[in-house]
Amino acid sequence: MNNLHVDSITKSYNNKVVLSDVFLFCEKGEIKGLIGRNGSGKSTLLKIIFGTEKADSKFVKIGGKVIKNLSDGRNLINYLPQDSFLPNNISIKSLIYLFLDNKNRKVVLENEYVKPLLNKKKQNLSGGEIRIIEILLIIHSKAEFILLDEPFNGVSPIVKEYIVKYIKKLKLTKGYIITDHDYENVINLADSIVYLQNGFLKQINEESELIELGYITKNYLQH
Ligand SMILES: Nc1ncnc2c1ncn2[C@@H]1O[C@H](COP(=O)(O)OP(=O)(O)OP(=O)(O)O)[C@@H](O)[C@H]1O
Repeated sequence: MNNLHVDSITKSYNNKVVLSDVFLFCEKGEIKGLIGRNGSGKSTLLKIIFGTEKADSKFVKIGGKVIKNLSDGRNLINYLPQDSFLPNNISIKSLIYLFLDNKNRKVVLENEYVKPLLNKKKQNLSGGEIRIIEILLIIHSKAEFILLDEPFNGVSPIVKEYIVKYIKKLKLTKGYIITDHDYENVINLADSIVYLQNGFLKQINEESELIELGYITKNYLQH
């Protein structure tokens, strides 16, 4: 299954159009950055692709398989939601056993950030600690296409750098769509960038286009 093909996505909430005939393509080994202002519809788009949000119309295909709902995409596509999905009252070690197969379990259990947290439960972890565990669980799931919704939220700079390197190292085996307001890290990570505005996706070729689109100011680019 070498590519994720997303087409004809439309979605309105209470007569307000959020997504209007959106097309998106991602190949295995590719990292696509999805950016846009608050409320532009990035999370809605990812949830529709994954299957947890209903669209007014949609076409999602992975390789030759059309994905009509969550269960069609099982083991093919996975989604890191903006809000934490880990349950309380279960140790991190048990969660790793629950979520991952043998091979991937081993890698995550041995991870330097995870190891000290194995016997803790979610309610005893910091926001950033929870986030890195969630990212690793999703990245190491069986899915071939990974949708990451604000993975860097609440994560300290050194861990962000670690995540960027980690995903780059693993990127050949999967395709990624990543959205985050830490756009510098998204740009650093992504092979190509798309910008969501007024329901439409636009391919970004130069960072300066983001000034014209009103996403950043000139000052921001001079940092
Ligand atoms: N369940 C819902 N009911 C009604 N409106 C919704 C619902 N979910 C999202 N919206 C609206 O749809 C628009 C897109 O929301 P979405 O969360 O997809 O944006 P986003 O680009 O991910 O925003 P942010 O960057 O702030 O996380 C917003 O105007 C939001 O208010």
